Formats: sequence, structure tokens, C-alpha cells
Amino acid sequence: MVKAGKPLPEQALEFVPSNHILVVLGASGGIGQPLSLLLKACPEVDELSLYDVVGTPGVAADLSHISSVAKITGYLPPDDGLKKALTGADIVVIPAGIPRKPGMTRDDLFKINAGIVRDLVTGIAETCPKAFILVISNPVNSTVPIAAEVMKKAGKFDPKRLFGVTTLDVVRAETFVQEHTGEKDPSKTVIPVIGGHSGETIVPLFSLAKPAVKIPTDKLAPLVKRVQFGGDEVVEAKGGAGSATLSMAYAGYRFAEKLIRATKGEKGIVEPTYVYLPGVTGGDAIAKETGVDYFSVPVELGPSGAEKANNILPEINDDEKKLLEACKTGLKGNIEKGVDFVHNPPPK
Ligand SMILES: NC(=O)C1=CN([C@@H]2O[C@H](COP(=O)(O)OP(=O)(O)OC[C@H]3O[C@@H](n4cnc5c(N)ncnc54)[C@H](O)[C@@H]3O)[C@@H](O)[C@H]2O)C=CC1
Ligand SMILES: O=C([O-])CC(=O)C(=O)O
Repeated sequence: MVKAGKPLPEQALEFVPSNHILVVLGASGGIGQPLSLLLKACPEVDELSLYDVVGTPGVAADLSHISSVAKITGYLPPDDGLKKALTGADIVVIPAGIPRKPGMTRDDLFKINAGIVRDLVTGIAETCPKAFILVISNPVNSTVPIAAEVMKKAGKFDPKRLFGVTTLDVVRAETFVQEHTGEKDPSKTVIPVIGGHSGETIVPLFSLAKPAVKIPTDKLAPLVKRVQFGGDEVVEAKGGAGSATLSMAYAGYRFAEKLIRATKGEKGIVEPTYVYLPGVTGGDAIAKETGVDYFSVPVELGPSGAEKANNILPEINDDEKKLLEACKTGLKGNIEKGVDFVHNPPPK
């Protein structure tokens, strides 16, 4: 899109990437609805397209009464609904899939969610292959490799445009450390969280907090564990009615909004996200050090998406190095499972 106010010489026209059509796949769900509400209220979003296997006409009608910029449409599968929803998309956010119940691991969701993510990303490859893809559906450690393999198979993979949304881990780390910071606004403390998005694959790096935080020695391990297993806390509290939805909608919105601002040219936006390391500048060194191709690290966002993966591994302390070892082992299996699913799908 070319934005011209008063007449300018041809070469001085300001190029503004469009990045204004957002699509939510799984928009009628526990995350999908509040996430769509936040996106509808975001002045940066011009159009919001909602897709789900149920309920989108109602959700879209409801949100359409809000007096904000975004034009809203809702689609169901019949009559090429997915294709219509995805047409022209700049950013596609995927919270489609089943959530956990008490006693389940995120990996237990693979059986159902792997196929859902594969099929939705196939639709993206066909209709809007240049869109930024934000994967929320669990298990993220495996669903992101699935998305990558689908895009690779279609010859459309751009690693800078695929993100596993691990922002909720960052949000939890910021929130849970607050009792040690004395800071009124927990979001003012930056805590990098690296690795993956399940249990021990989640590695919060409190030693790299900015501003620095002094955590009593006996409080550190429980704090790390709380971030790693924060999802279970919500699953248990909801007692079978699902997992984190409202905090995830906030986190998904936070990441999407940062990406929009970055693609519009705002500089200095960095957020941890789970990316395909070999495809992102700076990622090779991290892949070499961790032995995995997919990993969440603070990533500099820009007009082309994931512009640089920041290697903060040399800065971590000995306790965090131990956490990293457990993380790597878990991640390897999760990644292989996702890649294998696309190339050797289980019989239907
Ligand atoms: N990345 C993260 O940090 C987090 C991820 N999650 C994950 O997000 C996913 C969604 O969670 P909730 O919204 O609580 O679940 P939910 O069950 O409330 O909503 C999921 C929605 O997906 C829809 N859906 C199912 N199959 C679909 C398909 N083929 N196409 C389009 N839509 C489809 C369902 O109809 C439903 O409306 C789960 O896998 C959950 O584990 C949840 C919290 C945090
Ligand atoms: O715990 C779950 O299943 C949902 C999730 O990913 C989270 O809350 O971090």
C-alpha cells in the first residue's frame, strides 16, 4: 500500500506494508473469542476475518457492533469458507484445536490437533502463502514443525513468517516474579523465556531480567517451576472446563500487535517466539548450541517478520544451563514427532 498525503515526488512516496487483514482460525473458542475481541478493538487492524467449524456467524455479528475500525466477517467450512476467510490475509493466528483436561499433557493433544493444524496450514499455503502465521494450538513444540513442513512441501516456506506463540510463558514470568521486584506494573520487568512451550522445555531466565531482580535462593526453583507448569495451574483450577483462554488471548494479542507494529517499520521490537532457527539470521549458532532446529529465543521483529534471533545462551548461568539440558531432550522428541507426522501421516 502506498500512502501519499500531499503530492510528493515519485521516489519519496512512503511505502507502508499493508498488514491490516488479520484472520483468526478457531475464532469461536475459549481463546478465539477474547482474542478476536482484542483484535477488533485494535486500531491497527483494518479487517478481521473469523473462521471456525462452529459459531463464527454469531461471534462476527456480535463483534461487528463494536465501533472500531476493523471490518469483520465470519466463515464456516461450507462453500469454501476457509479459502474465503484466508483471502488477502496478512497475519493468520491459529488457536484452533482441543485444550487439555486435568491429568493430560500438551503432547496428549497431538493426536487431534496435529491434523487440525496441518489442514489449516495447507489452506494458508494455497490461499495466502505470504501471510505471517502465528501458531497457538498445542502442542506448540510439535505444531510449529508441522506448519513448517506443510509450507515446505508446498514450496512456500518462509521461516521468517512462522511463529510459535510462547508469549504466555513470558507474561507468566513477568507476573510471577513481581513479588520480588516491588514494581507496580509487572510488564515493566523483561524476563526472557527460551526453549519450548511445555513443562521442562520452558526455560525462564531470571538471571537476565531487566532491570535485574534479586530472588532469594530458596525461592528461585519454585518460581521457575511455576512458570514451567503455569498452564497446569489453570487447567486444574478450571476442573475440566479447559485451559488458559483469557491470559492466552492477552498474550496472543500482545504478540500479534507487536508484529503488526514491527512490520509497519517500528524499530527495536523484540519478543521471545518459537522459530525455525536455520531460517532466521543468527539462528544457526543457537541451533548448533542446542542441537534443535526449533527454539524460542528473543527475536527482533521487523517488516519481513523474524529478522534476527538473539543468541543469549552465552549469558546464562549454571543453574539455567542445567534447565537447558532438560529442555533440549524434551524438545528433540516433540520436533521429530511433528516433522514425521507430515511425511508419514498415521492411517485415517
Ligand atoms: N500457545 C499457548 O501458550 C497456548 C495454547 N493453547 C492451546 O490453544 C488451543 C485452543 O484452546 P481453547 O481456545 O481453549 O480451546 P477451545 O476448544 O475453547 O476452542 C478451540 C476452537 O477451535 C475450533 N476448531 C476445532 N477444529 C477446527 C478446525 N479444523 N478449523 C477451525 N477451527 C477448529 C473449535 O470449534 C473451537 O471453537 C488448544 O490446543 C490449547 O491447548 C492454550 C493456551 C495457551
Ligand atoms: O496448559 C495448557 O494446556 C495451555 C497452555 O499451553 C498454557 O496455559 O500455557
